[in-house]
Amino acid sequence: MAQILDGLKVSKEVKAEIKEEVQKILANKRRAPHLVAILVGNNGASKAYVNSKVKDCEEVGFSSSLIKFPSTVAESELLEKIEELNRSKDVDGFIVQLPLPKQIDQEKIIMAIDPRKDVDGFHPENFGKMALEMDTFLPATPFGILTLLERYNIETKGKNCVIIGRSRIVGKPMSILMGRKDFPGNSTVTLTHSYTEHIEEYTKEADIVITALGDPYFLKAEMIKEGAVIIDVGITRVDDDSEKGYHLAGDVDFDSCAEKASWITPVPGGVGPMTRAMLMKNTIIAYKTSVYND
Ligand SMILES: Nc1nc(=O)c2c([nH]1)NC[C@@H]1CN(c3ccc(C(=O)N[C@@H](CCC(=O)O)C(=O)O)cc3)C=[N+]21
Repeated sequence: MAQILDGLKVSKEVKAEIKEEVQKILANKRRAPHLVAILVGNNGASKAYVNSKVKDCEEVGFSSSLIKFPSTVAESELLEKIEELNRSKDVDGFIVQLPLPKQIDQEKIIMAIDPRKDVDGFHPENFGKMALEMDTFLPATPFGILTLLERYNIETKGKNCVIIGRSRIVGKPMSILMGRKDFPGNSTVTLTHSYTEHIEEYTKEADIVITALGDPYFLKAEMIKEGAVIIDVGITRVDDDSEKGYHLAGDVDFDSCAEKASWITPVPGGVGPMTRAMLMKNTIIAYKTSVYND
């Protein structure tokens, strides 16, 4: 029976450490770190995530601002706001919640963010630095997974790590990070995706499987090796008759996989809360390295 990689618990530890740092900052009569989130449109899940980021900021003692635009916003208006935040001396970091409406070129928006304030770690400059193992903001979800592996002391060196999904915010950066030269890296990485044939032939050989697909219950016990470490990044809202009207489903068939794995992340309470905690971590890193705070 697998042990749980408890993202909720570790996220609370990470946030408590950040809160302590903020208290020291305030004791030195400096302003608190400030995170800004931009939300475009009315998507239920996006609203929920952004609201939880504001809540996390309160919890660790950051200032936060939420800037909302209608889904019809012009790209130019969004770019103007980004320029303003880039210049603002009291904003340490900001994020533009994805996905964006179709009329907006996502790459153009990400490129406009000052890399020093890009606490999502999505800007190509930061992605490149990450790939070259230079100091930079790591994207929050991969950073959260690394932190979980680190805090539970999961051996990654020399292990076969299979990643499912090659998105720019999870699969692709994760594939780079698991192969890097320090802990928790040094894995032999296989990046699988929608064109991978016979995916189970890869997952069956994996010591570590990281799924980032958004396909509920995709990974079944028959597809994994005895003793594997299973990291479930998928969080899909599945409609049901409950009061909320939906429940959250991971990419992993948890009940069957938990009998075979050595370690496994739950959904909810696994990678999701870690993602949120690492955004706070990146924000305090931005604050500390900010040219305005030296
Ligand atoms: N610019 C940008 N940055 C992001 O980091 C970003 C984004 N856009 N767009 C959407 C994805 C998704 N994402 C999640 C964060 C936390 C949970 C989370 O806390 N999940 C809880 C459950 C929350 C619930 O009840 O819905 C859990 O897994 O326990 C999930 C998903 C960040 N994203």
